Amino acid sequence: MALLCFQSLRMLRSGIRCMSQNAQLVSLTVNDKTGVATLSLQRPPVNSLNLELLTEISSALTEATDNNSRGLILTSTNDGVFSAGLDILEMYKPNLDRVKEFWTKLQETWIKLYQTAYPTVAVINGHSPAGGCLLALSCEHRIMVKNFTIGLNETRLGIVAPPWFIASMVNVIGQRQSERALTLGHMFTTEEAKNVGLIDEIVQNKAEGTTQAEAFIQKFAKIPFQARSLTKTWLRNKTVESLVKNREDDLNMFLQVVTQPNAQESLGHYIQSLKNKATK
Ligand SMILES: CCCCC/C=C\CCC/C=C/CC(=O)SCCNC(=O)CCNC(=O)[C@H](O)C(C)(C)COP(=O)(O)OP(=O)(O)OC[C@H]1O[C@@H](n2cnc3c(N)ncnc32)[C@H](O)[C@@H]1OP(=O)(O)O
Repeated sequence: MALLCFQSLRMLRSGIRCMSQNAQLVSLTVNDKTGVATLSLQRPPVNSLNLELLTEISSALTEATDNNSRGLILTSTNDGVFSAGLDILEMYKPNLDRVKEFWTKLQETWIKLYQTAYPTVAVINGHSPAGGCLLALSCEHRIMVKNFTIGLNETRLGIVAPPWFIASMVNVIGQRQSERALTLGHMFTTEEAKNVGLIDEIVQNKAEGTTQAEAFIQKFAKIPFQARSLTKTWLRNKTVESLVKNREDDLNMFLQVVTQPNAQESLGHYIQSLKNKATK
C-alpha cells in the first residue's frame, strides 16, 4: 500500500497519470504533458493472451480513445517477453462457450487496435511469437530491443495463422517474405526482423525504446489529427473489412480447425514441451 502511494506520488510529479483503475492484467497510463498513453501488458509469467487479458486490452484501447490520447505505446512490464501469443490453454481441450468468447474477443481487439485513430507504436521489449507478433504488427511503428525473437510461428505448432494474421504481416513485409516466414513458422531475431522490415528500429533497452516511440508519435504533432486518422482508416480498411464482414465464418473456421484431433494432439505436445523446458 505504502509502495503504491509512493509510486502514485512519483508518477503524479512526472506528469504521468494512471487510467484503467480497475485493470489488473494491463496498466494504462497517460503522460499529461504529451497526451501519449502507454498500455503495458502485465499478465505473468509471459503475457499469454487469454480471454481476460484480451478483454482488458480492448477496454484500454477504448479508454485511450475516450481520453483523446495523442498516441499509444504498447509494451510489456516483463523485460524478456512482450507477449507469448495466444494462451494455448484457451485452445487445448476447450470449453465451447468460452473458446467462442475468446476468439470473438481476439477479433474485436485486433479490429480496434488495427484501426485506432491515434498513432500506435509497439515497444517490443522481449520475445514476441504468434499472437504477440500480431499485436506488434497491428501498430504503425515497431521498435524492438536487441537479442529477442518475433514472428508468426503457428505452422510449427501444427496450427494455422488465420487470414487476418497473414494480411497483417503481408501489409508490413510483403507477400514473398511473408510466404517464406509463415510457411516455415520462422521466428526472426531482432536483427533479421529489422533487415526484412518487420520492425523499424533496434534499441538497447526499453527506456531507449520508449524515448524513440515518443519521438515517433511527436512527428504527428503538426499533422491535423482527423486528416491523419482518416488516411489510416482508408489505408487499412480493406484488411479490416475482410474480417468484419466474415466474423462468424472466421469463428466457425477457427473452431473447426482447432478442435481437429491432430491440432489438439499438436497443442498437447507443445504444452508439454514448454512445461519440460520450464522445469529444466
Ligand atoms: C479462419 C481461421 C483459420 C484457422 C485457425 C486455426 C487455428 C488457430 C490459430 C490460432 C493462432 C494462434 C496464435 C498463437 O498465438 S499460438 C501461441 C504461440 N505461442 C508460442 O509458441 C510461444 C510459446 N512460448 C515460448 O516460446 C516461451 O514461453 C517464451 C514466450 C519465449 C518465453 O520463454 P520463457 O521466458 O523461458 O518462459 P517459459 O517458456 O519457461 O514459460 C513460462 C510458463 O509460461 C507457459 N507458457 C508459455 N507460452 C505460453 C502460451 N502461449 N500459452 C500458455 N502458456 C504459455 C509455459 O508453459 C510455462 O508454464 P509453467 O510455468 O506452468 O511450466
